[in-house]
Amino acid sequence: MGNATSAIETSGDCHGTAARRQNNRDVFGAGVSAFRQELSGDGCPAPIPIREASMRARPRVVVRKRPLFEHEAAQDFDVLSCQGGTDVWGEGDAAALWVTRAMLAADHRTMYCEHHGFYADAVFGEAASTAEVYNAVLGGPLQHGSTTVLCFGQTGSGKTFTLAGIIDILREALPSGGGRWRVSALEVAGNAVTDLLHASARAADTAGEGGAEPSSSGAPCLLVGSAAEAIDAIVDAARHRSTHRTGVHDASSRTHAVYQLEPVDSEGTGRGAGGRLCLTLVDLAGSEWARDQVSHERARRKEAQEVNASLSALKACLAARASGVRLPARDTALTRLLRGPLEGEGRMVLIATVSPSSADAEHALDTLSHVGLPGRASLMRGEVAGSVDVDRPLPPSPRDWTSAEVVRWWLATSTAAVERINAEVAEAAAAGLRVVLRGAEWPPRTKLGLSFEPPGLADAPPTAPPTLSRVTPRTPIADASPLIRRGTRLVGCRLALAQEEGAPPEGARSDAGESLTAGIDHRAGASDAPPGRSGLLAELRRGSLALTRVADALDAAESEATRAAEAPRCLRPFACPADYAEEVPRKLDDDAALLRAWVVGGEAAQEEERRRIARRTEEEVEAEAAGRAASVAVARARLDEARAVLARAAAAARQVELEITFEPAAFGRAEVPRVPRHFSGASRLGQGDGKAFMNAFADPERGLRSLIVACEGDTRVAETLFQALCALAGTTPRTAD
Ligand SMILES: Nc1ncnc2c1ncn2[C@@H]1O[C@H](COP(=O)(O)OP(=O)(O)OP(=O)(O)O)[C@@H](O)[C@H]1O
Repeated sequence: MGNATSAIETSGDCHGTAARRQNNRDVFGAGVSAFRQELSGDGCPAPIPIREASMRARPRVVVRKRPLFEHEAAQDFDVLSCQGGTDVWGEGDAAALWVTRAMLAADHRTMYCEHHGFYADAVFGEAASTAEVYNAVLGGPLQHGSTTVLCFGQTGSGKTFTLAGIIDILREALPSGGGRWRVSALEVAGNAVTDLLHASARAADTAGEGGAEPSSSGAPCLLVGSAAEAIDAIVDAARHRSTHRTGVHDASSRTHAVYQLEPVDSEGTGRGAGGRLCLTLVDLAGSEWARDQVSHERARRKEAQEVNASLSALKACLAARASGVRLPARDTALTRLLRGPLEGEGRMVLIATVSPSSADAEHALDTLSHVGLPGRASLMRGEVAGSVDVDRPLPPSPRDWTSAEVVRWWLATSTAAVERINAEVAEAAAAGLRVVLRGAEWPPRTKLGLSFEPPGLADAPPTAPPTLSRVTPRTPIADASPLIRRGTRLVGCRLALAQEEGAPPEGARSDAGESLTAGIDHRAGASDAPPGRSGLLAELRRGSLALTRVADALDAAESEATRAAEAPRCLRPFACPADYAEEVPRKLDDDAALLRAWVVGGEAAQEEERRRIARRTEEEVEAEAAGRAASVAVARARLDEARAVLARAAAAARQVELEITFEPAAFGRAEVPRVPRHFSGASRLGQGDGKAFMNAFADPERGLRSLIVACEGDTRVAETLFQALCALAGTTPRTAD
């Protein structure tokens, strides 16, 4: 009933996969044709299971492949290949439907086809008519008892088309002789069940003739005079089913429909009290994937979740029936309605409808893996001729990149960065790398920011010089040379206390001791007795302490000198909140005293009081001025003292120099970071495209930090990638903290 004319809307990983398949449809199409030839030849690619008589009671599985629509054929290709026959109820060989997945290898260049075979009782190709499906499924057994036909599959794959065709054929096929029929039509949406018959105009008419009463299953039903009337009632009822436009289909059935019809005798009892004739036809709502729902509003998404939940419950029941465990039939309204057939009552046929489009291959795999007969063959085939054109220019905005393009950019940019870094490392390796850190220039409250590999973890003997495991970015030492990075080795350390006017800095001397001036150098020939790892680290720790101590002392002295220089200004009246707080209550007291004097002694008394207040204020002002002069003298003395302290601290800081020598080691060479799993296709979440890449790494705030993690802590490579990505994205990169 639906009309699948809307273009397929894709997003995220599916966009990349579908586009790649479309771009290379000739190559992949040839892969599918070659496989079909193999199927039609003598050598079967995989053994087909045999259906045995003992399995007679199990539900039969029929697969129907719909034709590729014209709009699909313009860009996609057919990935379904049928093998075997259409005998639904017989024994012997099963049939198979093969789904070909057009794939791209991890090198993002090599294309190959993966063929997955699913077994069924019968497989109908795109050329098969609904009449053929009907004959195979219902032609004979309809006469013999209760049969349930369930149509299952992706939205837009042909469930309603198949069931509507079957219902049409039944109009002719059912016995036309006079005899009453009981018919019911229910719509199931989530856990809500609606009677479609009584919602239809026809139902109102026929209710008068036949009357409405519950069927044997308890569902409201109609009694009608003939099979043709029963079919008409179902056709009318089906028109009242809810349909909506989905991402893949213009008139998708968003609910399940359960139609039931059975002949009854003159008392209205089902003729099959013993060998009951009853036909239940179920048109399930199409299963949707997230990509089919991208354009749905909230209500539609909720509806899709309910559909998927009830389908999962149905699949669980089918699986339970197959394995003989207890049915979870009470979970949803749908499974409660179908409890009888699910528990093994009568015959059951599952018609799985599948779309042949290359864009729907994964959907077909999903449908078939839920309904197929046990056993499945997966054939991994070799490469198909041709490979993805990696020399094609990348789209200008990373947002438009496919996952393969993300990988191309990542590999090219990080390889270039790594080659540049390693060239610099090689150049510096011979010369050694010496950094001098001066106390006078060292920022206060700053640590060295160097972490070392624990002994034994580094690829070197424990006695070897310590190896850097991490360098905190944006520290003076990280800024001193880009070559100081993970893997670099510490080979020398010397804390020099330059003697200024013969007076060593007090703090440094008391902490570090005289031996500091000797320094340590681990390089061969540079020291008589190599101090080893612990000696070097101890020396570095003492040097770091001396640096931070003098830098902090200098900073404190500078702050104190600044405060001291500003102190006299604080003595101005009312500048200080305490003064102000005192002034206001005093003024209130004075006003009260004036008023009291006027009440008690009249205007003369008040004038006398005013003069007293004025006198008192003058005395206070004089006292205050004297006090302020004294404070200024104190402040000046404090300022002189602070300046002296500052001069001493600055002299001390100038005397401290920490000289560190590094050796860029071979194993510290930069390496091309692995492409994050989400883009290489190795992630369970699927493949990410340019949009996901930008969200993860181009954010000015968090991007660099995420890249450092992705580059396994290699800050320099991460920074290069970050800057290049931000330039492409037109954002301003911010540095990591
Ligand atoms: N075997 C087929 N031959 C020709 N056309 C088909 C076939 N199967 C399906 N179609 C067409 O495909 C479109 C979608 O089919 P249909 O409405 O039956 O899908 P559906 O699986 O019921 O989808 P939904 O679950 O969304 O309701 C319709 O236009 C239908 O005519």
